[in-house]
Amino acid sequence: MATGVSRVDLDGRPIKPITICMIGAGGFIGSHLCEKLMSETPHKVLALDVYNDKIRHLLEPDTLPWADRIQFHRLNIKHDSRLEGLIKMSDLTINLAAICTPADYNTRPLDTIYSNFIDALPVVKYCSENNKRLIHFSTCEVYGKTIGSFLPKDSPLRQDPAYYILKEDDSPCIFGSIEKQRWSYACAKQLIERLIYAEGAENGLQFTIVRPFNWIGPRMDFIPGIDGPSEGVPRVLACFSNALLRREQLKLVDGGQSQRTFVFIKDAIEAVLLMIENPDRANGHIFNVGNPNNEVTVRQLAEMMTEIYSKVSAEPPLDVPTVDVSSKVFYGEGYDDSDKRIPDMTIINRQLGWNPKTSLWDLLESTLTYQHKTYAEAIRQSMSKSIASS
Ligand SMILES: NC(=O)c1ccc[n+]([C@@H]2O[C@H](COP(=O)([O-])OP(=O)(O)OC[C@H]3O[C@@H](n4cnc5c(N)ncnc54)[C@H](O)[C@@H]3O)[C@@H](O)[C@H]2O)c1
Ligand SMILES: O=C(O)[C@H]1O[C@H](OP(=O)(O)OP(=O)(O)OC[C@H]2O[C@@H](n3ccc(=O)[nH]c3=O)[C@H](O)[C@@H]2O)[C@H](O)[C@@H](O)[C@@H]1O
Repeated sequence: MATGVSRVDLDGRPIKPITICMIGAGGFIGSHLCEKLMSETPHKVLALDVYNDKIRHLLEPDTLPWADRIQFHRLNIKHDSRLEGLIKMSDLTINLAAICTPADYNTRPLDTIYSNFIDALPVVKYCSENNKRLIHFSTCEVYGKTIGSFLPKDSPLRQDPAYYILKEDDSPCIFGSIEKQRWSYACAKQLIERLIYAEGAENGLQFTIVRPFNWIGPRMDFIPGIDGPSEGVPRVLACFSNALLRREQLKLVDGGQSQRTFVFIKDAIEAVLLMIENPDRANGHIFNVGNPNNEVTVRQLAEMMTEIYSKVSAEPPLDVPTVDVSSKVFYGEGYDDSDKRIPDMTIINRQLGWNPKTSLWDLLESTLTYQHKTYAEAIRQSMSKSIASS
């Protein structure tokens, strides 16, 4: 812990310890952010969530060096009168709470919209009324589809970055029709972004909006049947990890042609820490946080993960490691997809000097090593139990 050392911000000023109200601290991003704040800074965290499994190693035992700097509050922000008091006690609120797995967007659109818009409203209101700074987690999904995706397949303009690079202050938000309920999440996130922006413009709310571009790493989501529901569908990293651990084929939705850029969670957390500790540079801004150099199609991701997992587990891959599946079968009616997601990095470079470091190969190698160590034995046991009982 660096409490004894004088830490300075990007402008050379000493960083004063602050109290952070972190909502959704028990999730994937929250757990990594809490770890970083405990091990490398003197800041205090009021960690709010309905679950704490992913941060239990930071909460117990109470002899941990940071024990007096992290407090867990088990609460649901939908209905808990403690929320305003906890925001008032803090210098900064970070809101991570959300339903954010695509399998829910078209099957539980009401929960998705309530979670990403309605439930966030009191957080914004309490920050604005009490003059507290807010860092709100939005998503790269607010960009929706690229302009280029509407051009004819053979148009040379598809190669022109102007038609696909996603810029915070320039790119439009392009969603599908209302029946394509996939966009319920993106639309709710867009409206809360607009509300926060308006609170800044009309009432002086000090805010930063983060648009993560596929942050991945250890502790992301769950492995169905092990630490999550057997029928649950997590995000792609956990879906593919689950299949590799069980020696099943990786399912490629609509042929796996969509493209994504993946960034290592540890790189992304560095960017969030810069936002926390440099409010003058971060306030009033919306930041893309991603790695434009790590672009692959989902099919290429599956091939890479198969190769790396074989190395990590010392087991040969299946003869046919992937299988195509339609989005209707995999996600149900109303699914749609973002075709391509490359973040423009101008604003985050200019304001915070941040750049991601980890290649896709390296981040998958370290993540799959973690998945194998954490889950391989539990999966082996659960599979042998189900064979014995059949
Ligand atoms: N991981 C990514 O790459 C990514 C990408 C884009 C956007 N985001 C956004 O970042 C945020 C965090 O994402 P994550 O990947 O850590 O997701 P996550 O699901 O792992 O974490 C969200 C946490 O919020 C908690 N939560 C949800 N509703 C709550 C409520 N009503 N009261 C209290 N706690 C509640 C959940 O229990 C969970 O622990 C989300 O807002 C998400 O939309 C993440
Ligand atoms: O992480 C992000 O930046 C954002 O994007 C994600 O959306 P998406 O990338 O579509 O979600 P994934 O589940 O990670 O899927 C990525 C791609 O893989 C495909 N996929 C997923 C799972 C699977 O088993 N097979 C498969 O081909 C999906 O159809 C999609 O094209 C989620 O919406 C959010 O967590 C977040 O806002």
